[in-house]
Amino acid sequence: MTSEGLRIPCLEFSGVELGKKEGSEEWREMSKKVRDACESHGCFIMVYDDKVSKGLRDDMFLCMKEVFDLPEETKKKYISSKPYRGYNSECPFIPLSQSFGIDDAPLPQTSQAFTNLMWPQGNPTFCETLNSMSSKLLDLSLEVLKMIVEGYGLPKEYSSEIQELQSCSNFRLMKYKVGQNSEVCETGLLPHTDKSALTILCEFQVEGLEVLTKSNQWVPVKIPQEGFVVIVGDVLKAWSNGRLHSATHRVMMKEGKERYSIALFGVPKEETKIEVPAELVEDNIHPLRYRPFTYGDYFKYFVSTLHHNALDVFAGVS
Ligand SMILES: O=C(O)CCC(=O)C(=O)O
Ligand SMILES: [Fe+2]
Repeated sequence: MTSEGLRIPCLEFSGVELGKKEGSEEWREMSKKVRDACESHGCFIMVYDDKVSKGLRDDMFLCMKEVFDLPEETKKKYISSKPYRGYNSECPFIPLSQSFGIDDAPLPQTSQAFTNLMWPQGNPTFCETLNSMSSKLLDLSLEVLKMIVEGYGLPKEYSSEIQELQSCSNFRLMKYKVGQNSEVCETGLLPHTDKSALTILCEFQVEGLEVLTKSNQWVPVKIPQEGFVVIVGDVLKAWSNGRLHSATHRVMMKEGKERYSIALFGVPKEETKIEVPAELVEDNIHPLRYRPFTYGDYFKYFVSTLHHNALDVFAGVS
């Protein structure tokens, strides 16, 4: 593979003012680059400093430290019957990882309920920061979805259809502790693909995310201070008839320092049907790869099998 294939594409969005310029030449050009990156690598670095201010980002990471520093019994109060939600820690397979998975944090009442549980006496700064950061990340990933529709030259109607694939969200706050033996590289998170449509993620100062290229090489992802990484998940892979690549990724702790990251997973409602648009099926070059399925059924299948190739086994058309 060429070194070009190993480099994660980096797209400079600053100044593009996506919302206002939708449909402009500049926006259409960027849409092509987004599509190309999502097809070739299943992810890209998005530099977009005027959408999420440095102040908000710094506040978010300060807030994260505050919440992870709470006593274990307080954090454990955040429980959920849904996998990957609630407070997760001490998992035998990923002992360094702790996370809070918050559904629909862009809704003010959800951010408020989580904050009240952690700080019954109130913590308005935390609540506002959580709500504002999650809303901005959701907006950003919805903009990327619109660009994907444009990148494929699909009719406008698909812009609203594709947004259905992210009508819910899971905002995850993650901390990775330093292992017993901080000199060796330890696994923070095992290799996986995301079960989202898109994931948008940033980290605080310490690196660790790695992506598996199509030629089977692990490449460290350098997320700039003012940037994000956008990762294609299984939902978008299925919807696009397998043209968009859902990149396998993992976290390796190499720096011997604790790491904080945040991610917004855009997901469909359980009952949403994921179906390949007819325009993305072409008899010889792109025959239909996935049957229609509902998100809830797929997610249940994944959780019950944890199959590394769950999407193809569950919905693949052979
Ligand atoms: O912390 C990271 O950088 C990656 C997290 C991740 O891949 C996930 O939670 O699905
Ligand atoms: Fe992930």
